[in-house]
Amino acid sequence: MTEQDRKKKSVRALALELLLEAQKENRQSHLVLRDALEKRAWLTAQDRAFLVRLFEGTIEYRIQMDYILNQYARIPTGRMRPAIREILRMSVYQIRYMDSVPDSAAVNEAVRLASAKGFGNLRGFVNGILRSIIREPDRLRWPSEQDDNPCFRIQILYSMPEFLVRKWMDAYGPETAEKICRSFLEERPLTVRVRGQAAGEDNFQSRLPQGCTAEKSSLVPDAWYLKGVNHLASLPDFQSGTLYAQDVSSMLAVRAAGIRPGSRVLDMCAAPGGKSILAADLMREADPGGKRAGVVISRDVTGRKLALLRENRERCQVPEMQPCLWDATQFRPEDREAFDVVIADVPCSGYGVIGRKPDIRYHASAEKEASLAELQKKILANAVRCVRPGGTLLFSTCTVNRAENEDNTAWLLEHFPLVKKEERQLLPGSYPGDGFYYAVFRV
Ligand SMILES: C[S@@+](CC[C@H](N)C(=O)[O-])C[C@H]1O[C@@H](n2cnc3c(N)ncnc32)[C@H](O)[C@@H]1O
Repeated sequence: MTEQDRKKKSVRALALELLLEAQKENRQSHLVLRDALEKRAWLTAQDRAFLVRLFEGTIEYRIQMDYILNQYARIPTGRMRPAIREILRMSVYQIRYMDSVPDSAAVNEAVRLASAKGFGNLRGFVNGILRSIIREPDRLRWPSEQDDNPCFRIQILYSMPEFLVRKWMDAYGPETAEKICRSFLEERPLTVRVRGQAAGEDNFQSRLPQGCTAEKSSLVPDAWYLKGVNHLASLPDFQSGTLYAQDVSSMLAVRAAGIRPGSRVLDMCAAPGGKSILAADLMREADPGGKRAGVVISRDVTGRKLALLRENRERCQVPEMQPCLWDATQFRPEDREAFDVVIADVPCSGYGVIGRKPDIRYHASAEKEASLAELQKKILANAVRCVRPGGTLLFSTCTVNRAENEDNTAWLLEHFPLVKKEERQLLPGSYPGDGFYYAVFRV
């Protein structure tokens, strides 16, 4: 066994622990992974890449993995021991999607992991299922366009729960629903905004480590798509605040709010601060003489989020930004008509970012959506009251869900004297960015 094989062995064991941890209630997989990577800064770039791919891939493809396993195993995945089920899912993922892993290694490591977890008696079970998946591929029946309903086909091919596939089929038709689901599984670059003097550079790639590529976005000035960057926070340009990770959709939304030099901006749900920082940069850039300093009040509801806002304000050196702790569902009388622009980037179901946070798909439910829509209305009603007459309200979410997006806009127009200036639902798969919604209103 080579040194590299030995390392992959322990990385697989770590992946299994993280997969089990991510299934605990209230744990979000991207946070489980982030914490694990932070604690293990010593992992090599190669091991990090292997771990991230195996962990995220196993989560994204869970529905498809279970569909496959259930055609080969006598016990349905729903009734298996959690550790065995997870070992099988991650092994099928390696067999199907990781070309660098020989099938035999995937099987042997699965058997070893089962023993290590105290299930030595199930080694034959694990071995048998995985070997038949490899040796008898013809036993596997995929849903077909002729025989199966389109919703089921999309569910299995793109590993998406029925609830979401139906929602998008009803809203946009089967073709677009398929495009949305497919896009979440595609490899996506990391989108960053390049700030300050470096923003004008045409060859940003020359500032990146070897092996990384940078492509300029045609949608927004200063946006670049990066590939091969494993650890953004280690780049000097990140540490100096020159780079801020932000999707183009967020940049489009803030730019649509018509922020001008000297504006008073309120960002009600601001952490980690991407929209506040862009709002401040836009004011500053349009005022090269620095005569009309504006202000961005950046609020969020928890101490942890406030700390994030402060950290990003420091790193990016944004003096206009004033982070503070406040619950956006509570109205402060002194805020009445006090702002030129109010940004309500409200908490939402996050369906637009499933490509980055794969387990969002498994937490989707009608009850959660209804309670989010209620919370959003409370925040939006307060947001309207904070805008001065003639000022602007920007309402946005990172989701693709009418109840939280278009329906809330309709509700705002019904209950307040607003003029809608722009409304966009950006669909994943139809442009190079996350699923995102924004609406701009004149008050
Ligand atoms: C979509 S994120 C905001 C992203 C941010 N605008 C940006 O561009 O970096 C939504 C934020 O709303 C915050 N939030 C949730 N409930 C809130 C409330 N009642 N009051 C204020 N902020 C809240 C969450 O903590 C979260 O940071």
